[in-house]
Amino acid sequence: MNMITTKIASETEVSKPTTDEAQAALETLRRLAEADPSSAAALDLSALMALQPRAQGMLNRDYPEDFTPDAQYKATMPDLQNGPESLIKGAHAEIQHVGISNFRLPLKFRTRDGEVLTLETSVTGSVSLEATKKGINMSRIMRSFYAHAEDCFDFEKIDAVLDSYITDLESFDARIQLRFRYPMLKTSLRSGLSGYQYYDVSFEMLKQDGVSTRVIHLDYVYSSTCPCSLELSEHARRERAQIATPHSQRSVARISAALEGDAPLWIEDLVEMCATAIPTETQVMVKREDEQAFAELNGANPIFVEDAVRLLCEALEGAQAAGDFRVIASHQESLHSHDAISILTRGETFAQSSYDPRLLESLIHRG
Ligand SMILES: Nc1nc2c(ncn2[C@@H]2O[C@H](COP(=O)(O)OP(=O)(O)OP(=O)(O)O)[C@@H](O)[C@H]2O)c(=O)[nH]1
Repeated sequence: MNMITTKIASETEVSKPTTDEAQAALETLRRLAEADPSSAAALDLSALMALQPRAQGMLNRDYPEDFTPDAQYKATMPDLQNGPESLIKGAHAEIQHVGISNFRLPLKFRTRDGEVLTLETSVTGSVSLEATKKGINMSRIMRSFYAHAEDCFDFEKIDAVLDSYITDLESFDARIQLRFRYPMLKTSLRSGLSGYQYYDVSFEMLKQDGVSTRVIHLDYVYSSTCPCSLELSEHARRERAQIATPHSQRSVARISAALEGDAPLWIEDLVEMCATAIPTETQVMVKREDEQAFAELNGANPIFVEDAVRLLCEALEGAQAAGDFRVIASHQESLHSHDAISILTRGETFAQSSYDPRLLESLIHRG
């Protein structure tokens, strides 16, 4: 065995071909491929391919299962995102947010009752980037997050992940938004049945210039009976014995509340706050007695879109844990072919003169 290896090695040394000879051999192969493609295809070129993967037209097309990059190989790999400032395209401007949007994984959340729920969560994580740096080490946004992924998620945990971002990505500011659907068991109005209501919730935390902002976003879905239409229907009944029904619609309020102080604001607290302000939440389990109750509940609580944001504003002003807030309501009209909307904000956090053109569309919930 050794003898053969030695012989091959010495022959290789002795008969080391010149570049011209190699070129001629390639030309021979090329001519064979043109003249007799099946004979060319029958040749085992794998050794040649492995030796010369970079030769034009001779790239290895088989996935190299056994290839493992070692440290020396990795050191040769291009690392553009950490390249010099001269590689920057466009303005050498600071970037406020650069990162990954919508990576999903199951995360644990603790309910107000202490139960732990594991929920599919969509994560958006970003950091700021200095004007002189080409790019971030993008994969660290996920890798740093995964280092915490087994723990229960609350704002304290998000704070810890943000610290990891700032350290691991050598950045100044960082932001995380977690989006998930939070289930709560709801009892029907009169039949005593119950079923799960799912709430679109988002926890958002930003660390900027050393200041932390924590925000909970919640979409609350309810029925809005038009007060004007209700009175017009009653008028038709009273004046002309004419049956008429007021229009009502599936409506959505998006509550965004910045947390203040150390008092906790549970998702359950926010939902209860909404239900107290606007009791006509859409129902999960409905028998006839529930449906009748819902009609009565709507009759007792007709609201315009202006009423909706003001009722929720009143509730949020009374919440100790909530600081700045924004309430957006969208009444997806059954009278009109368009929606009635309103936006009410308190404080600097949500003060805006311009809104995303698609913001209001995002308030439309599928059934
Ligand atoms: N910065 C940046 N990276 C991107 C983008 N799109 C894809 N990537 C890729 O994200 C990959 C992972 O980036 P890194 O975190 O720097 O990977 P790495 O250098 O192996 O990781 P470290 O060992 O942490 O340095 C790179 O291959 C990038 O090309 C982008 O728009 N910006």
